[in-house]
Amino acid sequence: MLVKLEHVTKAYGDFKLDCSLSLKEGHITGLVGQNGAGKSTTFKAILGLLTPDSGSAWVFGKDSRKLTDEDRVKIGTVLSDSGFGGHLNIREAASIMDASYESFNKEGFLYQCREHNLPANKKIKEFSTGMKAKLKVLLAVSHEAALLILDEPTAGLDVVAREEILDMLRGYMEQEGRGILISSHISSDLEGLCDDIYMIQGGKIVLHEDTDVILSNYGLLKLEDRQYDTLDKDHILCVKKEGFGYSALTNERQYYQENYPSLIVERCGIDQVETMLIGGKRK
Ligand SMILES: Nc1ncnc2c1ncn2[C@@H]1O[C@H](COP(=O)(O)OP(=O)(O)OP(=O)(O)O)[C@@H](O)[C@H]1O
Repeated sequence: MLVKLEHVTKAYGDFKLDCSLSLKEGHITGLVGQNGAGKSTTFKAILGLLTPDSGSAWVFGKDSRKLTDEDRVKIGTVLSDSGFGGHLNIREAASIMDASYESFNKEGFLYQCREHNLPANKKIKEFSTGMKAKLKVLLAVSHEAALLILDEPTAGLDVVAREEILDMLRGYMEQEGRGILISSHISSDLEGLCDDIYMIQGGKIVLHEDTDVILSNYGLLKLEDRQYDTLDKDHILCVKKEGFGYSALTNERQYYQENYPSLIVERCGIDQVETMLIGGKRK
């Protein structure tokens, strides 16, 4: 197991994180949640950047607060406030990385920067949002890390830049034993990338599911009042009142398609599941 959190709690005023999750070798695991749901706080707990009030956080099988410099070298991160000082250019940043990480592949890194159209001699502060985001990911993957912790690496990017970053991450996973924990607001990024997804709301994990299972088994039922009244609700996860009647989220789409052929049963993705879990009433 690359990462394991067991009821890690942290209170900030009214907000309380209580998070359990794990990331296996060979997996890309996504963390989805609205603004303020607790994604960055979770990542900080994993990286030992905050002291939990209770619970335990393990990275590479060790207490995350006891990670050595050697362990930390094996973690690549993209955090919202991370990055090099803007006065540097890529060539200077590469020299710093070279001096800091024995496993840093300077030539490979500079080659990747050229491939992704990042100018070597321009100051990083003059880069566009997309260029900065690409650089952060290239830096995170540049030192042979076994684990990537990526907080919103595609935030603010257009579709082409996002796809470029997702491709970098797929390339990173070609080597065995690696793993990525990634957060994003853009559910389509996670759908096409992650093996499994955790949804966090108000500091709590409200769903953990394999991405394939969400896409193949989950569904959204559109029900008039009388259809809702007579529906078998055993496989309904949550319900939302609508103008036309009810929307209901199920993790057994086929059951309702087969047993209620007259019902409207739509496939759903992570976005719809999240919207229902946040706005709907739990069964
Ligand atoms: N150092 C801190 N001091 C006080 N409150 C904090 C601190 N860090 C986070 N919080 C609070 O904890 C809650 C969760 O914040 P967090 O940054 O983890 O959310 P997030 O899911 O990453 O949100 P976003 O998508 O907006 O980045 C918020 O209410 C935030 O105000």
